[in-house]
Amino acid sequence: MKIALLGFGTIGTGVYELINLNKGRFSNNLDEPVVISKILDKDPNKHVDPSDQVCKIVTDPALIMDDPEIQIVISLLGGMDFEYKMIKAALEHGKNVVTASKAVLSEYFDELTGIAAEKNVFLRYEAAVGGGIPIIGSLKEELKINRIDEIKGILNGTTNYILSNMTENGADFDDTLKKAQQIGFAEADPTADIEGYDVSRKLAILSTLAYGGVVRDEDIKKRGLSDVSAIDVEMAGDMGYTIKYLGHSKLVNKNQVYTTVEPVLFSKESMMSNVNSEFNIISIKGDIIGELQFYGKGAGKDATANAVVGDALYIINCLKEDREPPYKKLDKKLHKMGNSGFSGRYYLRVNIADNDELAFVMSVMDADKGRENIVISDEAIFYTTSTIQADVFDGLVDRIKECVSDVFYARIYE
Ligand SMILES: NC(=O)C1=CN([C@@H]2O[C@H](COP(=O)(O)OP(=O)(O)OC[C@H]3O[C@@H](n4cnc5c(N)ncnc54)[C@H](OP(=O)(O)O)[C@@H]3O)[C@@H](O)[C@H]2O)C=CC1
Ligand SMILES: N[C@@H](CC=O)C(=O)O
Repeated sequence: MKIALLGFGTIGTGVYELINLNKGRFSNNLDEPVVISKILDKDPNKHVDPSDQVCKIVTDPALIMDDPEIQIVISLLGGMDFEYKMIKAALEHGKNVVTASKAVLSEYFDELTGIAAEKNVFLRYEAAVGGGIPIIGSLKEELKINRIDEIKGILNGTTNYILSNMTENGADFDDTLKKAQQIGFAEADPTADIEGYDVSRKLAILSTLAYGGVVRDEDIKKRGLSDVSAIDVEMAGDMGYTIKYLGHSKLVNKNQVYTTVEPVLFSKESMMSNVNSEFNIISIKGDIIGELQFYGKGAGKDATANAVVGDALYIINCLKEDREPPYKKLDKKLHKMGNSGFSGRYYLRVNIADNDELAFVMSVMDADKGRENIVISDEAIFYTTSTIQADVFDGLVDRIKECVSDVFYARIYE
């Protein structure tokens, strides 16, 4: 069985190593060995294992698409446009595809699953959400008799690694982001991680599968994490909370989907607060099973490669047994309601330069008559609000930001 890899970066290398080191294990109950015969990368001089006499690095995708011996294409390129073109081309050439690209899947879910169905080939994407956590297979197979109406989770390893290090070691945001990039947790452009696109794309894929209709990244209300500072981590800690970055969606009245991606304060004792470093947690609520939680490494070479290779082996076994690719139409019409279905008390920090700014912030926050706590220091004003609907509070903060830019706020999860 010949496989081609597109992209020989962090995860591509992990997949190559995993398949090469485990040749015997993968081939035991297969009639032929599993080999990676071609790898597409920009750099033709990248090295494969010197003992590997089969695998070639190529820079021309046609050498993979037009090779009739290649039955599975594993796409691990990152980015959007080129990877979309490659996945589409591979499916159109009748190849089975495995990808970890939440960016491409969340944007082109219906088109790509449609082409896979038309060509009767497999399109698998377990690694696209939660790295090594087997959440996609669970949603598609194990939980299918449930009606799922809520998904929430810590879905990004990079930001969780940053927040954990800020909380536990007093680390600096930018330094820790650089470390996450060096380790290989972050996207090639880490804006996707810290501004919420990565979480939103993952939440879109999970919500699509769980609620039975397409939810896209652009349907999801998101706020980034880049405004968080050491003082916020400290203040949250003093109040008994830990800051986490949450993706949350819920289905109400059968077809209304509420979504949010935002920093949230969890009580220090909660399960969410104790998910640290690159680990992710995903909680699913089904009408039969109740709440289920999935926990594991959400980013990194080995965990992600494990999920990718698992998908490839699934396809290999199906091909061997002549099993058809399953195809479920996800065509329910869902109404995307933004974040108005979420509410709570908020922690708010606004840095102020002078008394005019202080007076302005106080005048805007006067709208919150029941606010609980205000602390004013030389540089900043800190609020704990009363319970407010998420979109209403966003509006108040937008007004504050017309005048003052250094602002951070997070919903207190109760
Ligand atoms: N890292 C992680 O923990 C996880 C990653 N993923 C997903 O897996 C995918 C791969 O991620 P990762 O391995 O970290 O990314 P990397 O950036 O480490 O690897 C991507 C590789 O593809 C190459 N590449 C990009 N564009 C082209 C092109 N046009 N032609 C040829 N080669 C190209 C890159 O080359 P160059 O470096 O020269 O640009 C690089 O070698 C992404 O979709 C990511 O979102 C999913 C789960 C976890
Ligand atoms: N950049 C992503 C990688 C895995 O999806 C993350 O940090 O979670």
